[in-house]
Amino acid sequence: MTLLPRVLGFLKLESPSISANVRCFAHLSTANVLAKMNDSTSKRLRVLVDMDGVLADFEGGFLKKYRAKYPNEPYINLEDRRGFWVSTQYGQLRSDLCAKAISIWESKNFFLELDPIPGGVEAVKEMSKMENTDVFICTSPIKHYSHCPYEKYAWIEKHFGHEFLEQIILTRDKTVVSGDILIDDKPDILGVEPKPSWEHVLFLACHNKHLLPSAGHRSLLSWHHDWRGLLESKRQ
Ligand SMILES: Cc1cn([C@H]2C[C@H](O)[C@@H](COP(=O)(O)O)O2)c(=O)[nH]c1=O
Ligand SMILES: [Mg+2]
Repeated sequence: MTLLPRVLGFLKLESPSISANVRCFAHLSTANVLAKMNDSTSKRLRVLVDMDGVLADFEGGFLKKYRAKYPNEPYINLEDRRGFWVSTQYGQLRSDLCAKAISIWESKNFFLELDPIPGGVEAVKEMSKMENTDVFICTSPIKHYSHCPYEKYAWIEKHFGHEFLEQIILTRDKTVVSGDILIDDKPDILGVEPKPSWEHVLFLACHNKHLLPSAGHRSLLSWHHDWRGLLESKRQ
């Protein structure tokens, strides 16, 4: 508090526009004044990053465990995957395979043991250290909740560290979460909010790579492509 008059005086000398800005914040502490000024001079970006198919290799982990559990059953190679729902495509292959597929991700350790998607953990760590950037991992748990929600937390802790647990958003409806950008491999992200605040950037995956790019829909081909440019484009 004691520094506030000096900060105000300094800013008045330095810039009339800044000092006008500061007068609005006269009731705040010095630290709050500086934080608010920072907010008012540069755009803070909120990035939502999906987990399955974007940070954690759901499709690869599924196929490995499905083939180990059902070695004599037919399976779908990753190159032949079509459509977001693995269960739907396996059900089309043979109706009883839908339940067999579901049994894989309902099993203990399925989510925990997923391998990271190349470059994803490094990219998210880097973006979380960027100035004026808030990163959240926004992921939908399955309704069979015995293992999945716990294992999603444990996976984040294992790959990002304990402090990153603050950044997790578990929701079945991502449209109600506010953000500037959502990087997600699901082509249609629907929910109760018809106009979500975020721009959906489609992350390329085996199940969506055959889709034609829809008008105005941007995509990120991998974490080795220009995700930094994508973020910068949202600040302008
Ligand atoms: C392919 C597939 C996925 N699921 C589940 C698995 C995850 O919990 C969510 C997807 O989450 P995201 O945040 O959208 O990545 O869906 C499923 O239940 N059935 C499937 O076929
Ligand atoms: Mg996903």
